[in-house]
Amino acid sequence: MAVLAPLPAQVQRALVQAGVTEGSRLCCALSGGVDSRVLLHILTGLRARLSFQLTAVHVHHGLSPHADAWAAFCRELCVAAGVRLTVHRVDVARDDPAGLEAAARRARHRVLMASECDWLVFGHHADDQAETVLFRLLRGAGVRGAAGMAAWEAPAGQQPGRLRPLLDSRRAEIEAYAREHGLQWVEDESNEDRRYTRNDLRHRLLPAMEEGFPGAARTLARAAANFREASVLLDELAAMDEAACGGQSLERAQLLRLSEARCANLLRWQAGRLGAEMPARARLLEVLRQLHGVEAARGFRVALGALDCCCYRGKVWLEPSASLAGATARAWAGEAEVPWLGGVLRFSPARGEGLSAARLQAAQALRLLPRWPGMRMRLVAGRPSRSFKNLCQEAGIPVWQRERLPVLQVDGYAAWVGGIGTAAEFAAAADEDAVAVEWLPLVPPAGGG
Ligand SMILES: Nc1ncnc2c1ncn2[C@@H]1O[C@H](COP(=O)(O)OP(=O)(O)OP(=O)(O)O)[C@@H](O)[C@H]1O
Repeated sequence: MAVLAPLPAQVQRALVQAGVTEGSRLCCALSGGVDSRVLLHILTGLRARLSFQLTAVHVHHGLSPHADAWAAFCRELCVAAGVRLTVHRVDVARDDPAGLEAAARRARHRVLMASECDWLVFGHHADDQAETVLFRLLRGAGVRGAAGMAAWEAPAGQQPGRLRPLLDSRRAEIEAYAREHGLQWVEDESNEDRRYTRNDLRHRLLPAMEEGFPGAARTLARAAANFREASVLLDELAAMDEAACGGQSLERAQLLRLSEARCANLLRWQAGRLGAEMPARARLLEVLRQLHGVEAARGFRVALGALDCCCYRGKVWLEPSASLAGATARAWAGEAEVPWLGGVLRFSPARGEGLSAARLQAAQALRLLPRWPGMRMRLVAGRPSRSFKNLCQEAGIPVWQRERLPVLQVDGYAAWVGGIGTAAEFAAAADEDAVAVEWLPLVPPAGGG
């Protein structure tokens, strides 16, 4: 077999190391810029050699006046290379509080991660890695943030794995390859726009650092690998500490036995698992202060970005921020899954436990909504019905959570309440067909890429 040039050889090594084998389905994330253009060229060349399947995906953000032309360019490239391309249009909120660039990236990652493949392959390179690390350090990142991007992340559940086979290559090497092979690519004019902080790092700060410290970008990328190793250890420690504290909902008494650093590490890890940004240090210190203080006896809630850290009756847990818009009423037409605030409601057929299937079939109107004024429910047949407030008190549900509980209303009556249970009148008998309802208050969003 012919000897490969350095860049394709490096890509091949990265694919093999990640576990790409014969028949693996690879999908190239193709922006049309020089990095992913070169990546597509190299992957097309390696396709026969490693016997993987290759497709491509382009995200059309609709932000640039050239967006249509970029999509058309990617189409042409893929037709010529014999690669099936999917183009997704996304709507990017122009008034997103995180900024336009971050909103576009989030929308892009969401659709990319839904691609049907085993591995999504990105064109990130060593200069991108150095920028990411520097950018995060300048924003006060800890070890996890400074770890930058991984060369590969294994597929998890339904989500494809992520591969970055150019992560050890410099931008200049990639551009040289493109010139050498006469490749065309598109230039994103926003890359030249200094208003975007990261571009300022790319165009001004990193080149200045390279002058004083030759090889600074590669060194930063190497530092990222060291941070990554340390962050793996922190994650392992957090998993052990979570198990010792009783699982996802933590026992405060156990948590207090940990050092403050381990406690903060555990909460950061839990926040990361829920897909949230790393909480600010000052907010975490506030949680630790209240955990040790008099507030803990009454119960407290501290905002940690998109999450709240809650403490109530000796338990400590993270949940979506109470500042999330409230849930609105909607009809339930028998869907197996219904989103509810930051989580999901799952309905599944059962027997003898849950809601009576016959009662639901006979109903005129089935709705999901938050509690309503004057709502009452009877949990045990033959006993008086209880007010919503009493039901919550008996179930130990803190005040701030009550407005967020989902209620299944059947012909105007509360038939089931999340965290509380099923009304006696609607409960299935022991040998009856039933519908079980499961409420997952937090469902981690699709990870970024
Ligand atoms: N519009 C797009 N459609 C498909 N893939 C894209 C698109 N934009 C970027 N990518 C993929 O992401 C890689 C990195 O792109 P870029 O450096 O512009 O993104 P970033 O926002 O800086 O990085 P990240 O996506 O990791 O936050 C590209 O090489 C390409 O593989």
